[in-house]
Amino acid sequence: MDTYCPIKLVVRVPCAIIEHEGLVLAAQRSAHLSFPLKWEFPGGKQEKNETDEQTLYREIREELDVDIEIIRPLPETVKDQGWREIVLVPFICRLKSFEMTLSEHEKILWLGPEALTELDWTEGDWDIIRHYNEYLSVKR
Ligand SMILES: Nc1nc2c([nH]c(=O)n2[C@@H]2O[C@H](COP(=O)(O)OP(=O)(O)OP(=O)(O)O)[C@@H](O)[C@H]2O)c(=O)[nH]1
Repeated sequence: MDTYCPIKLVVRVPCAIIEHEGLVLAAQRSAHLSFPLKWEFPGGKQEKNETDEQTLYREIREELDVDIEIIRPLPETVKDQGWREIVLVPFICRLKSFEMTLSEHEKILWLGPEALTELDWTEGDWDIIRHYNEYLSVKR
């Protein structure tokens, strides 16, 4: 039975499409978190008084121990999870340094944009991948 939820939590989640030499970083969620072993773009939930950019820089430092530079935003996508709405806020980014240490993810992969669709992504990410491919096709 569906539960009627009069006030829905809206959670803003900036995330990074990190490009490096034509490849894109995909990160696999830990087996111990929600949506275990699904693939995602690294990032996380916005904290109070943070801008999207501040959240992204903080989350990427926490998750990958690396600094990034934001190149440009892509359209936001909304995923209804019943009791909350996840607003994914994607940014195309590049690395400012190259050594990474994973603290939350199971593993990462660097993939060509055409190979992204081969992974088992969290649901909201399919729109991001579509928008990213549209961006690339206009850029080429
Ligand atoms: N970072 C990130 N999160 C995503 C993506 N797609 C997507 O649905 N999400 C969801 O957005 C939320 C991000 O929160 P988080 O990174 O702090 O992860 P978490 O496991 O602590 O969150 P949760 O336990 O509340 O689900 C998660 O529920 C995650 O599943 C994505 O591409 N990147």
